[in-house]
Amino acid sequence: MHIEKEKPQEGTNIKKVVAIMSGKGGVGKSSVTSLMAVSLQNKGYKVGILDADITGPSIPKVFGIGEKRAIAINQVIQPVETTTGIKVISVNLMIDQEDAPVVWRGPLIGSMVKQFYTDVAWEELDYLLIDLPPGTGDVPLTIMQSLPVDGIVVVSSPQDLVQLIVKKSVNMAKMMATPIYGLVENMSYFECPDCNKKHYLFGESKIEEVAKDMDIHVLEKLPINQDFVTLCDEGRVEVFGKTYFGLCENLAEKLEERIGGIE
Ligand SMILES: Nc1ncnc2c1ncn2[C@@H]1O[C@H](COP(=O)(O)OP(=O)(O)OP(=O)(O)O)[C@@H](O)[C@H]1O
Repeated sequence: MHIEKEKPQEGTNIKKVVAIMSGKGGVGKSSVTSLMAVSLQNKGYKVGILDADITGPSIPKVFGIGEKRAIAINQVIQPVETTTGIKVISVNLMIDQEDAPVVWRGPLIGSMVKQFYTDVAWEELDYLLIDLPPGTGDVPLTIMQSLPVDGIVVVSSPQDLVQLIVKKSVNMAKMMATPIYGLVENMSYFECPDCNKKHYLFGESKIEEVAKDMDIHVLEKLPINQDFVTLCDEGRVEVFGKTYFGLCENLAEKLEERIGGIE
């Protein structure tokens, strides 16, 4: 079945659309999306984040922009910019109260997410990162069918069960014939600040095995990091990007390598 892909606003030029997916909630998908955005922005790219995790939107919070509002001018929604100029759109930037629950059914959420692509003044972007809702349900499916997603990054954490769930995400992407740029294993290990030894708290990672089995790349293994939690909680993920410059540079380089750099 061929579904026509949605088109962005006139005057908008998005070079790569990357969807970030996870088979289940709580693996740090939104945190990894933010870190990817910060890392690419640090490298000088123009980056936007479309927060499609409508019922659990956390992107505005980690950037400390939860109080700001996205306004519409002539029916075109203006994204909110973070301190370093990352453009963000999220349902949390549009509802009256940040903590109000969004109790909509799938089709309504799907059409809202489409509008986040078609009705937003994204203008010039090198990378638009879409933070998908967790799982392989209705909304991720709608997005992958109707938006021109160039490829997918799958985020997982090291537990056994997650490996099974990763396979679901990967299989869904394959069914949609959407390329998979690779897997990011989040909270992969803890590096002791005193002895620099890596401790695998959830057991030795099986990600290489899973990736090989599914014929996909391991993009990166990210550590458990206390500063990351604290700065995300404080809405200062961009400060993490500056403090852990090396980690972010590494992540950006791997993304560039897999997604393709932007001229
Ligand atoms: N590498 C990390 N080190 C330490 N804590 C982390 C790391 N990644 C994420 N976290 C923490 O884990 C929690 C869940 O992260 P996050 O909200 O990004 O998950 P998610 O997978 O997007 O969840 P959701 O199910 O809402 O989509 C947050 O408190 C976050 O700060």
